[in-house]
Amino acid sequence: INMSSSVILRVLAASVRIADKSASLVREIMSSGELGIVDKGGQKNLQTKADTSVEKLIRASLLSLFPKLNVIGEEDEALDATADAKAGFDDDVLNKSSPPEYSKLTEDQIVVWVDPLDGTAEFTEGLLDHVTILIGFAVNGEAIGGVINQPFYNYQAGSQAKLGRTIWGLVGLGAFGWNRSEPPTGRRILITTRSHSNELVNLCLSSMSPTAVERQGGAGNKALRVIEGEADAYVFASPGCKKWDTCAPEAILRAVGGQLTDVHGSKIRYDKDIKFPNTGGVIATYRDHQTIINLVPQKVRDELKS
Ligand SMILES: Nc1ncnc2c1ncn2[C@@H]1O[C@H](COP(=O)(O)O)[C@@H](O)[C@H]1OP(=O)(O)O
Ligand SMILES: [Mg+2]
Ligand SMILES: [Mg+2]
Ligand SMILES: [Mg+2]
Repeated sequence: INMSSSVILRVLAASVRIADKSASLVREIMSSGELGIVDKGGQKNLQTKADTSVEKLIRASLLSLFPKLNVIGEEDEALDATADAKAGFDDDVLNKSSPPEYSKLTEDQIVVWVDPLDGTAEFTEGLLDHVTILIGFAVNGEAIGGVINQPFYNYQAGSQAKLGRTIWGLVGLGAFGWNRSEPPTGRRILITTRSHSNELVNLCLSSMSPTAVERQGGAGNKALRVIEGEADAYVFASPGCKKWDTCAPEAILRAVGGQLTDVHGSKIRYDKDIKFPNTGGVIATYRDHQTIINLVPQKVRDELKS
């Protein structure tokens, strides 16, 4: 390991490898056929063996290397000393140089928001490309870096295709592992939830004169659809997403010049003591963010306070 790399780059390099190991674990659990589905209560709020075991793996691995990090995970799993913590560091990350504004960060200044499996409902239904593993880094309440691992990327592309991929990014440095096709002008494809819809979610979408509405699972997946140009905005007028759903996606969007905010266009905060739900909803774009924000109807603005 290159000890001359900044702490944030070493945390990021470790997280890329930890997410890779997590992805293998998710694929193993899927092939075992024993998902161990538990209903946590509420609207399509499920947990599987993959959610809990990946969170344990990520937490143990990160804390064994960086004991002073603040790690907050969706499944709130206790630290498991038996979890295998030796993941190593990704060289592509270590070979970059840190943006100067982050080069002196210390472990204790970094809050790590972990969604061990995003798109769990779709995972249980076999919509495997909607599933991601999200590791996001926040400093001073801002999402600055993250990893999105898509464990089943290419699962329908034939047996010779490499399964899974990793997208990582840091504000000021850029994001890596993605491919954009530029959408035609005049198109407005909105992408939104398929498992957590309600009247307000639909009212917001229909007020925006979309050319099409796509419904897919996962916050990580939908942010990737926007970054890659398959959709023009991710719009979710609901408090259902939590900080671990949006931290890594927001950081990667910001790293490529995009934005992820609440429906008012206000910044989402990721401080370690903040309440988990994104009560102001979520809107993400690659460009022309304000155009979409301006289309949010008053009823949505009134019902979703920041
Ligand atoms: N009402 C909700 N209850 C629980 N989780 C939600 C809810 N709405 C959104 N989420 C979380 O945000 C993600 C994005 O929402 P959606 O897929 O509906 O667009 C979901 O995959 C889920 O994350 P997770 O699967 O990690 O529990
Ligand atoms: Mg969940
Ligand atoms: Mg999630
Ligand atoms: Mg999750």
